[in-house]
Amino acid sequence: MPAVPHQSEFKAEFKTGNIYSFLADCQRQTLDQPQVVSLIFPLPAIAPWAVLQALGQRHQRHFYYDDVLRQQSVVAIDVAVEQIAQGPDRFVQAQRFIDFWLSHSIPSQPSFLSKQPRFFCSATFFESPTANSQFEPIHIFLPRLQVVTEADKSTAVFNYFLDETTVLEQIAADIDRTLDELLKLEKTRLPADRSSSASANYRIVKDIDTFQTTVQAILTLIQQQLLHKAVIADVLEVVAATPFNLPTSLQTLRQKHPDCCIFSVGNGQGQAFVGASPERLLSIADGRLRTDALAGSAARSDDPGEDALLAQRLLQSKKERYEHRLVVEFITRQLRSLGLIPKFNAAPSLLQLSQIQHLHTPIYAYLPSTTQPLQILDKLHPTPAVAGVPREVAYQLIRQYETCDRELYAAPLGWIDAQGNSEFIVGIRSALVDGCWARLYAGAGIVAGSEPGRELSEIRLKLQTLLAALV
Ligand SMILES: C=C(O[C@@H]1C=C(C(=O)O)C=C[C@H]1O)C(=O)O
Repeated sequence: MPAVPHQSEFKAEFKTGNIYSFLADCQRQTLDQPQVVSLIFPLPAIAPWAVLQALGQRHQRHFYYDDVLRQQSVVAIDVAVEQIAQGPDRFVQAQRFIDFWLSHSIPSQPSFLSKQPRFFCSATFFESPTANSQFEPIHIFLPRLQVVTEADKSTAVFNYFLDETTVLEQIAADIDRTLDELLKLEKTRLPADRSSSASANYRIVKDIDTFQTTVQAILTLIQQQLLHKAVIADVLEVVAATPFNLPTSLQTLRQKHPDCCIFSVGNGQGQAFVGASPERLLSIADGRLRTDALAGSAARSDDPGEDALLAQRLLQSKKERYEHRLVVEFITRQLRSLGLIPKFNAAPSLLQLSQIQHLHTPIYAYLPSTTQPLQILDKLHPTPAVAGVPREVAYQLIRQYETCDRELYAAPLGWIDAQGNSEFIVGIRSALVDGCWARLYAGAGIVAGSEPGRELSEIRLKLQTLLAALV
């Protein structure tokens, strides 16, 4: 069993060389079976972007997930064990990976259960890669370092692959160095308000061009009753004068979108997928599931009267309500197919974000212990909030009309722990960032009654909001 030091004893424990002797004990347990060992250290609260700033490296994977409202963040850096999969059973393969490593991990102390290692997972919108994909159809990993921050405290978890050949001195030195860095961070905070990360001096290298024509083409197909809904996206590409500073962008996104989940997924090759998503695909805590139907949008106004009018119109709009209902119907049907009993309100409520508002229906269900998070994700992704109805027709149209590969846009990203607790959001309001270059994505649901000009305004609004946080 690991000797997990309490915070007051932290440094003393660490210096006594307990880590090395604990690792040596673990190595003896590995026998002929490779194992993963996790070491857990309580720390003073550290801002997640500061961890990424200090310890993140371009050539290492990272995963950043900052749930601002709940005051819960997690940063994962580098890989202990990982799996890549593709095809129709990609989620099943990812679940097998989790099951395998859970049965090959040396347990930590029960009092730290809730802070145990998490598996981090990102999937692309489509199940197969294209020629230029920068991200794998599914990537799941147990990180070498995970730092969870909740309210006023942080916890560092180190995970290592261990077999009889592992050099323990290297691991002990790695932990020593990393903890030193983490302890320094508590004092070195980034400036509270930095409104831009890259130079505000940027140029647009690809603007939205064919969007209105595409919407018109989709509307014709809807009139011909070939489909009910398709969500079509377009992109804006910019080149800034200086490289984007990811930690600063994440901090700015947090300030501007306190009601969203701020995320970044680094592929270990220099590209990162970042954003501020309002859409929770799956949240499982203590056997209870919550998922969000989020579809139907209106702008917001600085004028309170005008803002209330926009909200009222959104709530009463037949077209927006229909667009939303398709999502609720899909999600509840999929949950029922898993034997779950979804609970939700008959009428949607409003989710009001800083620049945009949406129709919103939170959907709840109790989960039997046999239902696994990735099984649910497999059933839910993609919902008609980001794809369409029927799904196959929407897929065809997305492939035919969208000008860029979606990659991680509109796809699930999140984490799962050993108890089956899990958080996944849909990667919308997002951008692919690579040095000075960024591609920003935004989409809108097209149904009967959609107007090309209004849909264009909606995606422009989404893109502008994101751009303002990035540059
Ligand atoms: C597809 C996006 O957002 C989705 C589309 C919405 C709509 O069309 O009303 C609203 C919320 C999201 O489900 C996006 O922001 O890119």
